[in-house]
Amino acid sequence: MNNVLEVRDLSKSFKGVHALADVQLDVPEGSIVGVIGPNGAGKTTFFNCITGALRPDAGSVRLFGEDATGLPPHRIAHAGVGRTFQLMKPFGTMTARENVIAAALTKGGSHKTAHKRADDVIEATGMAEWADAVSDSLHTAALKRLELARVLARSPRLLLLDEVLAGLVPSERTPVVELLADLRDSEGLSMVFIEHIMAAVMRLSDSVVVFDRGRVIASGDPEAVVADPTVQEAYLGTEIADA
Ligand SMILES: Nc1ncnc2c1ncn2[C@@H]1O[C@H](COP(=O)(O)OP(=O)(O)OP(=O)(O)O)[C@@H](O)[C@H]1O
Repeated sequence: MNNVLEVRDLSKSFKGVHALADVQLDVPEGSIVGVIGPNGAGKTTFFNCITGALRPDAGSVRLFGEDATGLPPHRIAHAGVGRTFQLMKPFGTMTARENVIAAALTKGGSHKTAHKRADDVIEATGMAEWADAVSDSLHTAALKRLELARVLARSPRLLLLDEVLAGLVPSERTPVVELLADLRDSEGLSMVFIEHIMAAVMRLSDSVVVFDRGRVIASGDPEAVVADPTVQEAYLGTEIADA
């Protein structure tokens, strides 16, 4: 199986703080990798170095078989990487549908194609009921779906998801988790997702990688990783109680 993402020896420091140190990661095509770790472990910095928001100090990032180290964000997006943010910023005065269409248009192609893609994504993400509501009027669970829909509208090959479940109550999480599983199973979409909700990590992940103080302290089979005493000590002992 081809890897859509290969990270080698990735490092990034901020004024002496090693936010990332010699990080390695392979993401096989069509797989979901869960990223866990305590606050400040380097997870967001890791995403930022992949998406071009930050330039790594050392190491390499290969996307879809090509070197992508240090490329600017628009080149990474154009290559087929979609990213959601914890802080969602749709155009507030536009409807959800208009936001999705605007995202689809950035992909290029005709208006007709963009509208069709937006319709498909709205359907797939379960937004149809409120797609014509003004985005400013939407509650958190709807905004999360809209954020996902805007990213999917650009037809990415690799999705980077930053705590898409944060702020959702358990009954709102399940449909999002199942939607992500379906995107992998039916469209073969590859994903890396940062998540604190362990039930979702275990449901979705083909493999899990654990960050602690900028380093990967464990990775591989989800069951084996959560049973690892090092992981229990660094992270899970406290987090499972919160999940
Ligand atoms: N722009 C920045 N300038 C200075 N320090 C930074 C910057 N971004 C991150 N850091 C530091 O790098 C370390 C890793 O932060 P990062 O945000 O990547 O962790 P995280 O695992 O995503 O945490 P969280 O779960 O809280 O989002 C932290 O010590 C953080 O304070």
